[in-house]
Amino acid sequence: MNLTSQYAEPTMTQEIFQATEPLHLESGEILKDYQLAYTTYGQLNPDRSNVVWVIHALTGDSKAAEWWSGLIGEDKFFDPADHFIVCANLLGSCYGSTNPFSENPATGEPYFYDFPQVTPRDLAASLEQLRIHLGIGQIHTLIGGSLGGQVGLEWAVTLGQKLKNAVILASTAKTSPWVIGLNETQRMAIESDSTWGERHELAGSKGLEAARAIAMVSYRHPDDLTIKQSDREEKLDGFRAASYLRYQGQKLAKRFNALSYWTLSKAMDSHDLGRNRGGVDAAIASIEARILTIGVNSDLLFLPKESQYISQKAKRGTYKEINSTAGHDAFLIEFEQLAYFLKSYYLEQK
Ligand SMILES: CC(=O)SCCNC(=O)CCNC(=O)[C@H](O)C(C)(C)COP(=O)(O)OP(=O)(O)OC[C@H]1O[C@@H](n2cnc3c(N)ncnc32)[C@H](O)[C@@H]1OP(=O)(O)O
Ligand SMILES: N[C@@H](CCO)C(=O)O
Repeated sequence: MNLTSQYAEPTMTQEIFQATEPLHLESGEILKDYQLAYTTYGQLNPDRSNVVWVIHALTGDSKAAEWWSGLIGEDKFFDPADHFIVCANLLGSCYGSTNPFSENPATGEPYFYDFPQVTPRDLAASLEQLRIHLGIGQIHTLIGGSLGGQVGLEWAVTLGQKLKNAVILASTAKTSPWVIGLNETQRMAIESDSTWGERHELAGSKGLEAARAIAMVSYRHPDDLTIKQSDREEKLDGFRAASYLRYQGQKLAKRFNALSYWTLSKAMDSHDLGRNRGGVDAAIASIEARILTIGVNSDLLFLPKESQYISQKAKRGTYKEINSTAGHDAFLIEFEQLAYFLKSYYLEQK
C-alpha cells in the first residue's frame, strides 16, 4: 500500500507494516497479529546513514511533518531533502495502528476493554520490528517528547550501537507518582461517563473531554493561561479559561477515543527504564548513543530536573532547556529554540 495524501510533500509515503512475529508484552500477554501505520519523508541515502526516527506523544499520529511542522519539512531542521524521516503511530493509538477497536484474533470481535496493557518498552519493541522490516541498520537520530521520549529511551537501551543520537524532550526515565496521579484523575473522569463500558467508539467520550481538560491544565503553565486566557472585563462566571478548557476537551474527543487514551495513559504510568535492568541509573548508563535531553523551564508535568537527570547519568549526555511560558507542550511549539539546540548539539563533539 502506498497512499499519497493531498497534504503530502512529494516524498511522503504512508504505509502499513503488518507484523509477522507476535509481540511478547511485558505483562506476559502476547499480541499475535498487529500492525503499525507509518509515514516516511525523504529517501534513504546510499550509505543508509540519514535516518531520523520520530516518536509522537500521547495523542499524536505518524504525520510528523504536520504536528512538528516547525522542525520537519522543506528548509526546516530535519529536511526530507537530506534525511529519511520515519514516524509510526504507536500501538494502542487510533491513527492506523492496532488499537482497542482492532479485531482480537482470539474472538473475531474488537478488543474493546480486553486490549492488553502495553508499556513504553513494548511500544519500542514494536518499532524495532518495523526497523528490521525497513532494512534500517543504523538510526542517526531518534527523537521524541513526553510519552514519545519514554519510548525513545526504552528503544535507545536495546538499540545499542545501532543508534547514534537520542533526543529526548520533556520526558523522564521513570514516571513520577505526580504524573501517575494526574493520569489517574483523567481515567476517573473517563470512568464516570455512563457510556464507559459500552462497546463502540464513542464510549466514554464526554469523560474523555473532561480528561483532556484536566490534562491541558498540566500541559500549560499558570503564566501561560494568565497571558492568554485572562478576562478583560469584571465578571462572575463565563471565564475564558473555562471555555478554553471545555473547547480543548471537545477538540480532542472529535479526533481521539477514550479507549486509546486509556491504553496510552496506562502505558505512560508504567514507564520505568530501570525495570529488570538494575535500576534507572544503570539503564541510562547502558545507552551507547549520545543523548540530548531537552527540558522546559515551565513544565509542570515532566519537570526539567527529570530531563537533566537523564543527561547527567548518561555516558554521553547533554542537557538544554527551553525557556517558555507554554509549559509542557513547549516541546511542540518552540521551534526556534529546538532548532538552535539541535544545531549546537550536533556541532559539539562527544
Ligand atoms: C490528526 C491529528 O490532529 S493528530 C496530531 C496533532 N496533535 C498532536 O500531535 C498532539 C500534539 N499537539 C498538541 O497537543 C497541540 O496541537 C499543541 C499543543 C501543539 C497546540 O495546541 P492548540 O490547541 O493548537 O493551541 P492552543 O492551546 O493555543 O489552543 C488554540 C485553540 O483553542 C481555541 N481557544 C483559545 N482560547 C479559547 C477560549 N477562551 N475559548 C474557547 N476556545 C479557545 C482557539 O480558537 C484554538 O482553536 P483551534 O485549535 O480550533 O484553532
Ligand atoms: N499535547 C501532547 C501531550 C503531551 O505530551 C499530546 O496531545 O500528545
